[in-house]
Amino acid sequence: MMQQYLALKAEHPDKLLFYRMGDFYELFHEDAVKAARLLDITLTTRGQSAGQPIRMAGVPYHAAEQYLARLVRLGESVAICEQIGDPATSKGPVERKVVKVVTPGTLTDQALLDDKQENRLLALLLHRGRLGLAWLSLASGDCALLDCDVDRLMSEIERLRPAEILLPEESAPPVLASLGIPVRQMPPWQFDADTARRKLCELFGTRDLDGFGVAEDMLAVGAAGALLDYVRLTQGGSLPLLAGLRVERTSQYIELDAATRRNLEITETIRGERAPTLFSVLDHTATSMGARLLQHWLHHPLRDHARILERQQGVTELLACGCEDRVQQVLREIADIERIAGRIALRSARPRDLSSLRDSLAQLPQLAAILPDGPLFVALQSALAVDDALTGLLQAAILPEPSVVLREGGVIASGYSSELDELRAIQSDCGAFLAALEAREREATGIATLRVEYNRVAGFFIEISNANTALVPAHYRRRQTMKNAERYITPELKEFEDKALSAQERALALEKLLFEALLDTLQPQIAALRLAAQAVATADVLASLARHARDYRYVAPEFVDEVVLDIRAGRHPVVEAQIDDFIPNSAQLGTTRKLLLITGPNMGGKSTFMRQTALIVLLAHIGSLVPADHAVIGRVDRIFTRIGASDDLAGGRSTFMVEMSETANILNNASAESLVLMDEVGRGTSTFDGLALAWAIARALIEKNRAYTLFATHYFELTRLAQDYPMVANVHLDAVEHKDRIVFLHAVEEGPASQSYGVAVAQLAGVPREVVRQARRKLVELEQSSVLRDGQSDLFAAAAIEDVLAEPESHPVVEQLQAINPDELTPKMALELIYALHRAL
Ligand SMILES: Nc1ncnc2c1ncn2[C@@H]1O[C@H](COP(=O)(O)OP(=O)(O)OP(=O)(O)O)[C@@H](O)[C@H]1O
Repeated sequence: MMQQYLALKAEHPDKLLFYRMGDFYELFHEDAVKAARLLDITLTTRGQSAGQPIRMAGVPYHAAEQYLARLVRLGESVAICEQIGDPATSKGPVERKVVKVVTPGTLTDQALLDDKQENRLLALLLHRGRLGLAWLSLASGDCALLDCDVDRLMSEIERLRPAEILLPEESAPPVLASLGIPVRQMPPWQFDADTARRKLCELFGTRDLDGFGVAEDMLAVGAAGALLDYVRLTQGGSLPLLAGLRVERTSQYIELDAATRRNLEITETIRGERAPTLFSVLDHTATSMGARLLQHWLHHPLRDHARILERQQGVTELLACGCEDRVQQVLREIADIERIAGRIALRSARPRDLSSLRDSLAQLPQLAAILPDGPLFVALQSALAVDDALTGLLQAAILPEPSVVLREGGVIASGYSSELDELRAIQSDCGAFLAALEAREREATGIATLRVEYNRVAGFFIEISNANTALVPAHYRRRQTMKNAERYITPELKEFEDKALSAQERALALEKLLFEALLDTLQPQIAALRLAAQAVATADVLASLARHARDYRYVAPEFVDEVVLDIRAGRHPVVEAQIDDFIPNSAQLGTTRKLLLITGPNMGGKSTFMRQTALIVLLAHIGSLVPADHAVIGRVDRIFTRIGASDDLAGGRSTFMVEMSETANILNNASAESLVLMDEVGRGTSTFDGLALAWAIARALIEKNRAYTLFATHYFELTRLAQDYPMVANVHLDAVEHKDRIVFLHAVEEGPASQSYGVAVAQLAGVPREVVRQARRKLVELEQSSVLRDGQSDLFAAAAIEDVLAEPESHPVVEQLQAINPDELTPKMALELIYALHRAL
């Protein structure tokens, strides 16, 4: 057996091998040690191999799924090896075979997949500064190709968020190692373009790939070849039916680089949590298919105004007919048709998959009937019109509530197969036969207490109490001796037992056969099911967007072909959902006003204002309505952000280095149609360096890139840019200081800020009073010397300087005295206080 194990293991050296032994999957040697550590299961030893005890760990067969899920989440791959021979007849170890390999990117099992997230496998091929990407979602059958420049590697990975990456050996870019996504290296020949082309044509049954829009020299084709090889390997040699092949073009979507996706907190917060994000706030979808599609839309804002308007119209039509809630009510009854179709394609669907599919299909006509009549809905309605025969077939074939696993039977409906009905009848007639036999035998033997029964251990038997054993007829054979009774079998009963048990076995085998035949019959329907699933998901997302727009008073943005972003009384979709009185702000940009220089105190709302502008632009481009009173939006090709400080220690880059590389990316790539958010650029280095850089960067953005820019800064010197460039406008967020307190107004006003309030914010944050006091003094000193040096008195309000100078120097004794209430002191406490104060002098 160990030889068999080692031979199988040699074929899967980089995976954990689950080796089936009876009711357990066993792991041996290093696999056992690793699994014991990762799964917290017991590590034991058994027998010896080469003089060493064999280390072993096992998981029960029936609970294997949960262990698999944990391993896969940890990025491990598992080869599942089953017994395929019959243990009763085989000499030596039972024949075993690896039937499938479970890897993070090729999951299809419901129990292992995250309902709300697409699970993608991505293959990459780098060649002479170009990057070919091919990705596939086995569950949905979606497969796509993209060629782009190699420097887009990270932004594409951030967009696609693959569960697993395939690469040719010796070509792994080091950045991939820090991502925490499992990377598999494959021999370079598996990325060969010609072979890949052939495989793809074979798979889709086409002569060439022209019909899919695949160009002759597309790099991604080679990557797709490796993808198919890997899938075949994991699925036990078979290739699933794919929904088709899409070629993506970089110009199709508004481009968001990796930093921007993170900074805008689209589906994940900067800290890596799932809420609060744009998605978590916006998501009211009723199905997992809808939730996945909404995430996809949010990560893929469209550039084509016609397509955006089609979706937007869908939302407004739902709102106009007031049917968004009713649509969602029906949607709640619909299961994950997309993933079920995926499992049917892989022939791994389970009984409950088919019963939920049947019940879901029955809902589709109702869904189609309540959708409004707009052009997008007409298309959805036709996709929802799945062939009635399919629903009929499933209704006829599957029991209303089939059992969970096929091998237990109880799956196929009665009336579907007469042979199965007969076999089942034999079993159900059992009760009547036994009652008749019991009556007959009682009469024949004269034993009134004689009983005919069945249990799983002894099978069928006639039980007679010890008091009556003398009356037992000679043809009774003893089967089992109990404490107070004997159990017998007769030839007649034995014959019946054989028939009943074999009927049961045959019925189980037949059910399995019928179920598999049903899966075959369903194969031609997969494409239609996928289309219906897509329509359900689209209806779900539109209804969810409509509901949110209704609850939060969103408006439909207007799209124009000019250079303009005009957002009136805009709000931040996430922040407004979390606080009570959000202050709306307008953002106006156009040909003559291309850069807003935003100043104002910390905590004033600069970042919120910038992000809300970007999020409104993003929402507009997925077809959603937007949180504003009015919005006019011109063409946008990319959104860039340089926000906040984050270390990339794993990538070996300091905070400042990250800041500058992101800035370099923006300066090199932003166009006049890009939206750029710059938050406090330059703050990661010394004041003069920072100021100088911020100045030069702002100038480059105005002169060269001419992008729509929101530029927040604490360097007041930059506000003078507006004097040199008519395209620059100063805006500020205000706060008022009242005695010791500071009140933020959060309203964006024209003109530069007058004061920075940094020290006041520090005090608000609980920085010790003494440190705050020292800071105020130092600030005055610095401000005075700066005023003397270059006369920039306008940058600092003189009144504030005088205030600080006029403030009498505080003393700990005075502060302590201010803090007490004399009326609350006992004589003893007062005396102790006097001593303490004296000591503090
Ligand atoms: N328009 C608004 N209405 C109401 N509250 C707001 C608004 N804008 C911001 N806030 C609140 O103020 C807080 C601080 O906002 P934000 O982070 O945008 O300030 P900031 O000026 O960028 O600060 P810093 O310079 O320290 O980064 C937010 O967490 C939010 O709760």
